[in-house]
Order: sequence, then C-alpha cells, then structure tokens
Amino acid sequence: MIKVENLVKKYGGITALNHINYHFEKGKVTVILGSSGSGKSTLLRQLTGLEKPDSGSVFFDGMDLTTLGKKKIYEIRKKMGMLFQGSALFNYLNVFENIAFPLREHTKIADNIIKIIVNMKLEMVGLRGAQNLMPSQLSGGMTKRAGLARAIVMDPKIIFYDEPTSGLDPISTGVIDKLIKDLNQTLDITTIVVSHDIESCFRIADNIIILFQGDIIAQGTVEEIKNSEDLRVKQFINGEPEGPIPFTRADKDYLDEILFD
Ligand SMILES: Nc1ncnc2c1ncn2[C@@H]1O[C@H](COP(=O)(O)OP(=O)(O)OP(=O)(O)O)[C@@H](O)[C@H]1O
Repeated sequence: MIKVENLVKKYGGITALNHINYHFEKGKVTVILGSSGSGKSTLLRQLTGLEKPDSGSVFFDGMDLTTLGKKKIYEIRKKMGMLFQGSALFNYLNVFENIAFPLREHTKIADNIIKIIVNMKLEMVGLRGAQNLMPSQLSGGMTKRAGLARAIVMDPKIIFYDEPTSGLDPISTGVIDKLIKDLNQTLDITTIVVSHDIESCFRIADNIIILFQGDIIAQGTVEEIKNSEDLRVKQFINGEPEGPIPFTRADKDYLDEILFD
C-alpha cells in the first residue's frame, strides 16, 4: 500500500530520517513508536506528501510521491484520511458541518446524500447525537472522534493518526483505540499511527516500528517487540530513564559547548 525506500531527511546538521526502508502492509495497523525527536512526525510528513525528502522514495499505490507536483499530491491526498494532533476542527462550524466540509470542498454530492454520509460516519464514531454541537462544547474524546469522522468521510484507502490518544483519560483512550481497530477492520483501511503510548500501541498494532535518531531500530508484531532482546527496545517499552537511549541529544561535549561556543 505504502512503501518507503532509502528515505533521507535532514534539517541543517540533524538527520531526522536516515535511509529508512519499510513496507506498510495493506489493511493492517502499523504503529510508529519512538522517543521525542526520533523522527516520527518527519516520517509522517514524508508519507503524506506534506514534505519532500532529501533523497529516497515514497510509493503510494505504485506512484512515487517524491517525484510528483503539488497538484497531483493534492489529488492523491484525497485518498488519505488524517487525524492530526488537535483534530483541527473549524471552531465556527458545528460537528455536522465540520464532517461535511471535505465532501462540500472536494465533491459535488447533493445535500441530501451528504446528510446520509455524515450521519453514517457520526454513527460509526458514536456521535450521532452531537451533530449540532460546536467544537467548544465537546470533550477531548468527542473532539478526537469528530476529527476521526471527518478523516473517514471521503472513504480513504489509508488513514494516518498522529498521537490519537494524547491528553485523553484511560476510558476515552480505550474508546479511540477500539475505534481505530474497528474502522481498520470494517472499512479495510490501511492504518498508520504515530504514538508515544505503549499500552495503546500493544492494543491496536498488527505491526510496530521503533525509531531512534532517524533509524528503524526494531520492527515486528506486538509479540516480537515485547520479546525483543535489544536493550534500546527494552528501555523504550519499559519507560526506563536510564539506558542506551540518552535523555538528551547533544552532538558536542557539554563543557566544550559552554566554554568554547
Ligand atoms: N522543520 C524542522 N526544522 C528543523 N528541525 C526539525 C524540523 N522538524 C523536525 N526537526 C528535527 O528533526 C528531528 C526529528 O523530529 P520529529 O519531530 O520528526 O521527531 P518526533 O519523533 O516526531 O518527536 P516528538 O515525539 O517530540 O513529536 C528532531 O531532532 C527535530 O528537532
């Protein structure tokens, strides 16, 4: 479904992605894990065509996104659903209109059909009773679910989630996890999730990749990752402050930096 080959992305002296190769399996949930600054959001931006890499390819449906112009990428992105942090709902539109927005923007579907589609999506995320509410009247979990309904309203082939459960209580987290898994199965959508949340990840993932300083340091199923002997993987999944993954990312010795800069 989506495949990256030799992907390199640098920002100044920092290599955010260092020759990444990975095939995101069709119809599966793949979770990208990694500590802060490991390159997760950078990878997501390359996968969605929001940014071009320095080198390498991103194949989506056989096309290399890195070679396409803005117009073509815009067309392709209609096949992608995205639930980014904050859910990005429009504050001046109610829930119904927020979800209808992509249909009104990108299609010529008649109002009565839009009503049916939006209601179906609201039902899927358990928000049918909330269609007239404004975003400011929603709880954090409801906001995520409204964002999710909007992300699936164009029936995407693939859906990207950036930290879908950040800031949610455990019950709302469980609800979102179940929705991600259910939508993946019932709609047969390829699902890619960026997460910090190990418990959520183990609940929803078919495949996991762990990034560290721009490299994939581990990949496999939940069981394979849980049983990994790699000390960096163990440190990450057990949330240990001490270990091979450093707390800071410094390229110079501390004394050199304060004395000689
Ligand atoms: N636009 C940018 N300009 C400069 N450096 C950037 C930019 N975006 C990312 N970086 C750097 O690239 C590296 C990877 O960042 P990225 O945001 O992809 O990490 P992340 O794993 O998503 O982190 P977090 O979990 O904290 O969001 C970091 O060192 C970051 O400072």
